[in-house]
Amino acid sequence: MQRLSIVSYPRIGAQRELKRWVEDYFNRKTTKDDLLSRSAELKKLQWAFQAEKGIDFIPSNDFSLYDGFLDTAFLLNVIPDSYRTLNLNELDTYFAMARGYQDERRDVKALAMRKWFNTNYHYMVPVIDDNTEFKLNSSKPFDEYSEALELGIRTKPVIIGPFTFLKLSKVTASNKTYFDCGADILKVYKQILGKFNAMQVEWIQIDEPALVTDLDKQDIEFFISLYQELLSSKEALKVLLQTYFGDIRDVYEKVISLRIDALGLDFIEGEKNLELIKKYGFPKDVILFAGVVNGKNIWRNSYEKTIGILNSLAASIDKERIVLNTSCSLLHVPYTVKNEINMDEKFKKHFAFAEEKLDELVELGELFNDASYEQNKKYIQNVSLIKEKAEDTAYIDLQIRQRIANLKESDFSRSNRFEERTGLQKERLKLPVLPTTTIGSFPQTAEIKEIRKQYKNKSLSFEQYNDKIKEKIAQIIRLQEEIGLDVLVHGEFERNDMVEYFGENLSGFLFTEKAWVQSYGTRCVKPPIIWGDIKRTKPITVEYIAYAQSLTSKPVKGMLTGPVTILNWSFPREDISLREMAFQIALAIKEEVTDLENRGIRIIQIDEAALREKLPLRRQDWNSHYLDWAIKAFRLVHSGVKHYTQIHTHMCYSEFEDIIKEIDDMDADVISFEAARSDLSIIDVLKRNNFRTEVGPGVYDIHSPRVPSKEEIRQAIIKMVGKLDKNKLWINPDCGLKTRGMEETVQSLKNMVAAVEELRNNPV
Ligand SMILES: CN1c2c(nc(N)[nH]c2=O)NC[C@@H]1CNc1ccc(C(=O)N[C@@H](CCC(=O)N[C@@H](CCC(=O)N[C@@H](CCC(=O)O)C(=O)O)C(=O)O)C(=O)O)cc1
Ligand SMILES: N[C@@H](CCS)C(=O)O
Ligand SMILES: [Zn+2]
Repeated sequence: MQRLSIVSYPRIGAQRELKRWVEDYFNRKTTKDDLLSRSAELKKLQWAFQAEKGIDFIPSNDFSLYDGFLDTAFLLNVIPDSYRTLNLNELDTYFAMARGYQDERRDVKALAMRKWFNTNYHYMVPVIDDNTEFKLNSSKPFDEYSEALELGIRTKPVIIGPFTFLKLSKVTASNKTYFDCGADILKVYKQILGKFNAMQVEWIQIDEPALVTDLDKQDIEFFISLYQELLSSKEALKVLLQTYFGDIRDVYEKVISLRIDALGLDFIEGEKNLELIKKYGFPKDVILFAGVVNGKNIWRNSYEKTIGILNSLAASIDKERIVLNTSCSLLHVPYTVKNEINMDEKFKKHFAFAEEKLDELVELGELFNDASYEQNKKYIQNVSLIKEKAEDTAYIDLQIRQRIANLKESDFSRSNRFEERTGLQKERLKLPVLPTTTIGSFPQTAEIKEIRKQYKNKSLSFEQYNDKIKEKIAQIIRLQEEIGLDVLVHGEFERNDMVEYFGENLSGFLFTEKAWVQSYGTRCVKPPIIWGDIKRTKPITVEYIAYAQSLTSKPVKGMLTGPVTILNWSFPREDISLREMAFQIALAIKEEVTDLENRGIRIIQIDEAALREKLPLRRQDWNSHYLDWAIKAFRLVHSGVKHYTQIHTHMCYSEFEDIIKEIDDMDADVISFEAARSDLSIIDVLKRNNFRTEVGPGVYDIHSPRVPSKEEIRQAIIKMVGKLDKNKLWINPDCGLKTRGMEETVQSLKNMVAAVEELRNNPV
């Protein structure tokens, strides 16, 4: 029988149980013991489920109360003194690193958060400083192995590898780069392997996704020296080196010469992996974990295609040395299609979430071993299902496709140059220097969620629901005026999530009820599914924003999500190009922009929070595979506005330096960036690159409940003013305020406005 594996399993719980338990712990509604014992039950349930399905290599230590990368930092004792000296218990120290910590005496910020490669998952960035002492600091991976063993399940513990850990951490230690940490970190990894060996663990999976990125000679040498050393002392424990999110073209030849027992390769996103095996061969004594079931998208696997790949692999590798695997962790897909009780079967049958992907692995294992698989009923049914979707013309909109085909260069440009527009906009808006604003959303309080829930379950009519949302808008406009902000927002109360909401209101999308995916910590999203061609059938936000503007003489920013972000945070189709989908969405959002402008909205923000996210991991693909159409899609949305309408955009959680010129080329008038958690390092990037667009680098972090003081914000602004033209600076938080409580939000914004007022009156 073909052996089956998965890289990692989702952990938030099919009903997001873990989210609620952890949040209850944050809110002191539950104890540490309760949290840990409930989590232990969830883990057991999931291991048992995978075992029942017939998975041979079941992962452990893929569970996390907040983030797996943070767990690794904790495991390796990479805990900065600022958290250690809080003298909290282990769990609270861990959560302090994730969320910051504040009490009457102490005030520590959270670690920075970054996008996990090209996904909408975010990891906490460990800091390696002068005081870091690498040592084994936690028993979590060993405990989890033992917990599963109690059920009679011998799992495959998963840990992030030393190369990826160091490459993704921030090294602030003086005169050190990540290369200098190799020897110290290796000692701990050797200990980990030794301990697993002593526990008679058969397999360990070491994740090294950083191998799929561009690596230079030094990186490669460093990686090889790490692994030669680590594997030199290896005993009976078998090592699976797992890669995902791409191919390992820079190191393949060297990797296959290492003393590994198995290599995990991604055959979904790793476009060159098959070619590499053909060209350089595959060692006879190594097992291939072939990532053939997509861990990122939710469409049913095409068995025809997959068996094709497996057969090509079997030409170079003995079948029994091929283990069928997912392409990456299943963290990036929801739990099960079964929970979509209201979705029509005609759609549902085309989807495979995590649970269904386990079934696909089982079926593929059977077919790969069946010499006459083409006559196998499972194969025939699958081929016909895939064909049915491919041939379904009901969701093709020829008019939209024609509009895209007819686009001209001039459709991507505003008629006035940036320099011509900016003065006219300033004259019209009459804003003070260092204008204050927010990014759009205000707290999604229990009350708001309750209103939406009642509307969903029909205890409120649309009119009643609409009145309540408008009441909230009126309250938030009054509140912003009281606080003294200069540019107001309507608060986004009508939105469950910025992308899901637009998905629900555009034709061509399907949305789900329970298809949650973890985005960071306890926060989850429900990505809509792009099923057919996309268009706007009715105005979406216009009434709410026009209503907000009618209540105040201050400008209200119209608030939209941009085409690249809607696309990147959805599950895309696989039958048309990303470019085509982005342009379809762009045309829809463009109509919304036009309507807002016609209703007198003077500033329109088009969020592109996820623009950097899907930038290809290989630099050579940046333009041809992505930027060439992504920047154009954004420009298409706003190219038709009058010169006096000010266009804003917003981006969060990413490194922007390498695409800063392309961001300027989006031709927005103003952009707000996430900046506070990364110590405003964006400012230097903007300065170095002579950034033209006006900017609002976030002056405080909104992902943590801590309230920034007026002085802290004043210092952040002073830092900004010292390096950038103050006439081009905006003052705002890092991102939307939807995750925050009302009280902390009001206090933080008051501090922000007070800091600006002080600087306006007493410039430094
Ligand atoms: C800016 N970010 C976003 C990303 N991706 C997106 N798609 N959207 C984003 O805004 N990626 C990067 C960041 C990530 N940031 C966040 C921030 C906050 C959240 C978050 O708070 N998520 C909520 C879910 C929000 C939501 O849809 N709420 C619904 C209610 C849903 C619900 O709880 N339903 C219940 C049933 C109803 C009930 O009984 O109460 C259920 O299904 O159990 C709403 O407001 O109506 C979260 O809970 O995690 C995410 C990403
Ligand atoms: N306008 C959105 C952007 C989030 S990235 C918000 O404020 O929530
Ligand atoms: Zn944001």
